[in-house]
Amino acid sequence: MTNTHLKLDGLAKSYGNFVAVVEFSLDIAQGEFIAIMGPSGCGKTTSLRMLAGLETADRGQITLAGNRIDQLPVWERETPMVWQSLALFPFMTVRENVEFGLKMRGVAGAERRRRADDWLERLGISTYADRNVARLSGGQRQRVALARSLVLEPKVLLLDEPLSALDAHMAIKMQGELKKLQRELGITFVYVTHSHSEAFSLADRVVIMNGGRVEQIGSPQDIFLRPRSKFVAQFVGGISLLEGRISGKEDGKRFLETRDGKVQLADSSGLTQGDSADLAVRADRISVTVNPGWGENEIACTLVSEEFAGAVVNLHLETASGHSLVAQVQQRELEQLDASTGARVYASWHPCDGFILERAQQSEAGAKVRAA
Ligand SMILES: Nc1ncnc2c1ncn2[C@@H]1O[C@H](COP(=O)(O)OP(=O)(O)OP(=O)(O)O)[C@@H](O)[C@H]1O
Repeated sequence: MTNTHLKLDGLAKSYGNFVAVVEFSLDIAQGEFIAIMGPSGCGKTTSLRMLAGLETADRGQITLAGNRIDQLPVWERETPMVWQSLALFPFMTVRENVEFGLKMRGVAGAERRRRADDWLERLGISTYADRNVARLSGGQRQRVALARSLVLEPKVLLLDEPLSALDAHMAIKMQGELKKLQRELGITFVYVTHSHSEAFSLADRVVIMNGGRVEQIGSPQDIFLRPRSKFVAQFVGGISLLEGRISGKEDGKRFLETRDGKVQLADSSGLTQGDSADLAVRADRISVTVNPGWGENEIACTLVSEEFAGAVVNLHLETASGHSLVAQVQQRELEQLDASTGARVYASWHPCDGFILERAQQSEAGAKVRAA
């Protein structure tokens, strides 16, 4: 990346013998929105806390606009953090909370008030300026927390699950507001979340972590359409996986020999005969029919269950060898399929819609480090 604004280079953190973050490297551009995701305990918050200066990295460097910041104390970093718990001062009014950081920086009273009021206005909470924060709703408190960070005009804003305490309706409303604000201000956001929809709808790039390691960094489309490893595919969901061995070439084509038959691969670059491999196919690329002979790659399955997900239905299938597949079909297609649970059906897909995943060497290495 040419215009790196914030650079994380090999950050690592252990607590005693426990390795929380193995190595975290990422170049972030000015104004970029980065979301960090991963299962509970994978090191997301620890990474964010190292950025904020709330945790000291054992190894690695952080630079902001070319200057090293990892040795600076929190208050000199210009990377404030908004927490899930918000950490507002309950005994202060809304305005006093927003003014607090400016006061700590020695900004004079009148200027403090002018800047705080400006942010209260921008975030639509001026009406509550004199109210105690304890008497606000979750969404209002969320805005106060944002105003309190933004009033400091940070170059980077770190957000740790900022919307998780809100109800679904308010969280979606705040998502839109956050994205708009971030675009308008051009601030770099680093955002930790458990929510797939938040990460995929807000971020320019998503970082998926597993066991203290970065598994994949990419645009939401990249991660969604081309998960690199089995872990990311399973974490993102909606993907069927088939294990097998790579065949020799037949008419220039390679196949994956699975326990349920042979399926053709569109791209087998880097693979040789006998390699074991995992094939991934997105659920929306799998067709289901009651008769065989419809697709190039076809596997006989049993229809295990139907899961209604709004306009689409996820069909859970099981192959003869016990592999689970999932196909996503439109409601109308399901009516035409006319198959009930327990029926024999055929799952098929075009070879171009299948892709081979990288074997999870990284996560295994992570597990060894953690076990050591
Ligand atoms: N101060 C600490 N002392 C010891 N272990 C810690 C400390 N802080 C975090 N850990 C451990 O480090 C690992 C990573 O924690 P972290 O909070 O970064 O995970 P996370 O991905 O943010 O999880 P969650 O999604 O549950 O918030 C966890 O196993 C956690 O128990």
